[in-house]
Amino acid sequence: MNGERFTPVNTFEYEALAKLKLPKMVYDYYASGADDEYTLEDNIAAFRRLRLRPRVLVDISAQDISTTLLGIPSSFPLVIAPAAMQKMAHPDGEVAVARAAAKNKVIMTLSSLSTCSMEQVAESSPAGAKWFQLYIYKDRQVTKKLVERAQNAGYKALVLTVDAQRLGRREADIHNKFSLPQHLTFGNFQEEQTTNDDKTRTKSAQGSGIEAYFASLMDPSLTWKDIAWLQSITRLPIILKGITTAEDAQKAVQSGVAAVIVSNHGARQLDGMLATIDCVEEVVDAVRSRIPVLMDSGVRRGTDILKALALGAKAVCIGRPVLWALAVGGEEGVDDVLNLLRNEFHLAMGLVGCRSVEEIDRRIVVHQDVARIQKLKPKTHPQPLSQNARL
Ligand SMILES: Cc1cc2nc3c(=O)[nH]c(=O)nc-3n(C[C@H](O)[C@H](O)[C@H](O)COP(=O)(O)O)c2cc1C
Ligand SMILES: CCCCC(=O)C(=O)O
Repeated sequence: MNGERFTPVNTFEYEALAKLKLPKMVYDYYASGADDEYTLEDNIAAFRRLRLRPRVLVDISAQDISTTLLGIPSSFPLVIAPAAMQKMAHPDGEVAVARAAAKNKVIMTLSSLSTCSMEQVAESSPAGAKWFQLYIYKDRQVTKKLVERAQNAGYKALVLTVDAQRLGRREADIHNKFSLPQHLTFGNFQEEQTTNDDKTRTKSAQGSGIEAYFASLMDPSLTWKDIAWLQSITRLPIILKGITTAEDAQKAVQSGVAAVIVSNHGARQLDGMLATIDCVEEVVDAVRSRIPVLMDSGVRRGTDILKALALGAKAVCIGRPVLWALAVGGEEGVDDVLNLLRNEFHLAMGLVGCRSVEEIDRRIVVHQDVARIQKLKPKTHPQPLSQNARL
């Protein structure tokens, strides 16, 4: 249109642009959910079923949208979720994301399976706080080494992913025989890769190479006992990512972890689970304010962040929107998406009449179905006798 560049104004438009730009195999890997992708759809739809109840005539000329997460200041209640293999989106990969995160004063979580090394990412943006996402390897020495390196490189917490003892079944990856492109490597495993090229590059003659790679290295025998082991080898706070039930939330508190992230892994693991936003209240109620509860999966709008906080989350994490932004515009793209979401959240918070994140409470959100029932209620009541008598 008049040769003018199209500028995306929301995360959905970033996805549409990224889809045009990325190789099909890469887009499919980033976008996919497990099986029939019911939960993938519901992660977004569930936010839309929640509706807002604004309070008006509140002076919102001086809002404060900042928060603190495990002692770390954050410009707004958002954290970048760990996502593997970011150089497939842009040559700068995780370094670009880390720089944009630091600039925006939000925490970045680096995946164990990053394409830049954790040291490189740490050095690229020393001012930005970072967490390291951990997968537990069958070989505990490998895990231990990752933990030590993360600690030495200045990462502030370990995000232990507990919903991926095995990788979910993503059918597009099976069709595409997805593997890490030949020119890329896993940044945290440089040494291993020179000795065992094909396996670590995830090549597979049939099916998803990444699934085979994951199954060959990660430990499916993980239990609560391993949390104690992890605590014994690190002084970093441990955050459990992938808690969705009251039962597990209680166990998490008992195990002494620092926080939990309510997550269904962006619907990439177990199809048929509830949307994550529908699990938040259950987990928050079980935790009873003893540790912070974060959530991810399906957050695409400032209003989504507001809804999550209203249900008791301390912050949200975003996965795919960062990958789309990285694909479209590298560091600048990620910077823009973080700004978009911050501005949307600022506006939404103001329009419901909240001046600070502490003022966001359960009353500002209502489930759409409940709203409808409330509206219908008078009609379902029996009519007064005198009126019936006239019929
Ligand atoms: C392409 C991709 C790669 C991911 N890689 C990891 C990973 O390495 N470790 C992890 O714990 N979670 C991983 N996740 C899950 C995210 O951390 C997060 O839970 C999810 O993306 C949130 O949902 P959203 O994408 O709807 O925001 C990945 C997600 C995507 C989309
Ligand atoms: C082997 C890479 C796994 C990364 C991951 O967690 C995901 O794709 O969801």
